[in-house]
Amino acid sequence: MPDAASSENASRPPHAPVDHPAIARGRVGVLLVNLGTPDGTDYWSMRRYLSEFLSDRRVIELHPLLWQPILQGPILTFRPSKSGEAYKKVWMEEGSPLLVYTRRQAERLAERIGSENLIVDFAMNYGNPSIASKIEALKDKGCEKIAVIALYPQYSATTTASVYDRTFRALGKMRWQPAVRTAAQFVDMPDYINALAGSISDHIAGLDFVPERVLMSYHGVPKAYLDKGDPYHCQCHKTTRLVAEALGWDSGFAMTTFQSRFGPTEWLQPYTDKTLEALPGEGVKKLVVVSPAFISDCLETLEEIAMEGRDTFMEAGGTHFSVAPCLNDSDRAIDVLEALARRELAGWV
Ligand SMILES: C=CC1=C(C)c2cc3[nH]c(cc4nc(cc5[nH]c(cc1n2)c(C)c5CCC(=O)O)C(CCC(=O)O)=C4C)c(C)c3C=C
Ligand SMILES: [Fe+2]
Ligand SMILES: [Fe+2]
Repeated sequence: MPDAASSENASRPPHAPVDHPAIARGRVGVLLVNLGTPDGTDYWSMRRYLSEFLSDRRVIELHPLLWQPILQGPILTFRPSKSGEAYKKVWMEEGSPLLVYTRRQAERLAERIGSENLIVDFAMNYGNPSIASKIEALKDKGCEKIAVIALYPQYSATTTASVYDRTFRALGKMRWQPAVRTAAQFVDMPDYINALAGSISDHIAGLDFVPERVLMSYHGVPKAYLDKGDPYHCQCHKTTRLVAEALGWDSGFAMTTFQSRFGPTEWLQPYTDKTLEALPGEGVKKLVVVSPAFISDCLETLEEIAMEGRDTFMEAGGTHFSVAPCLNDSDRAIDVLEALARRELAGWV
């Protein structure tokens, strides 16, 4: 990520008196945005992050008068410590895995496509660095046009729409707004499907067992959101179908399940944890799990699937269990991001 000082592209217009503000202009920005993650695993960092995340009305649609007392009371009293313990198990030297991989993706994409006039950076929807701070920073560096790319292959109002809501909320506070493009989902972009298929196939080829099934486990959302029209469910099924077609798998070899249930209501089914518990009893003892809703490994893959999920499957009688890594900062990931960025930048650079 070039960190050119804004002054580099800033100058006083020719007509201007000496006290006229300098104006930075002529650049284009690409802002990669992922979900967000806590700054640390301690109680207050976790509480701040969970409070921001779970106060988002795209995520929890209950009216705030009903929801906030529950959130600020029991949930934010107990969940920060419990989730903090889970984060501690996966925390990397440089920080939370989601932040580390997203930062590396932005750095590597900048090496590929960045230039004096094309600046690549990243932000987080919840926590730091915020979308608003990065849009301001890009504008200060002279970006008059910014392509904002939510790093979710499948569209959901809870994720994709939330990123773009916050983008427009940030623009709403700016006197001189940059032009902004928001990227559509990339569920059926051949570059994404091929990258996913290639990485799964390489992972399986490197195993010392032959899996009897591949479980494609996606983060869930409440079933009510599907009923109200959220396309996420269909796009998850589409991902599984396209990967299975790309790899020539028999129908039924890849299964679609949904993980990370939150709260007492029904979420998208079948549930990943229940499936992991049931599969050995149905004769499936050798399993590979993939998480295609996540571009980067995070708590939900490294702890919930690779640790808790493994225990569930093995305790139920499984004999072989392996988790394919997310695309992270691999060459394949950067190929996908480059294709996405070029798609969104068409006509701008
Ligand atoms: C496809 C991506 C995601 C969807 C859809 C999604 C929906 C969703 N999530 C929650 C509640 C929580 N999710 C949490 C962590 C988390 N969620 C995603 C992605 C999606 N969420 C990621 C990448 C992560 C991990 C972030 C990281 O730092 O590694 C958490 C926090 C952890 C915990 O306390 O369990 C919560 C809470 C809801 C309610 C929801 C849809 C309504
Ligand atoms: Fe989530
Ligand atoms: Fe569907």
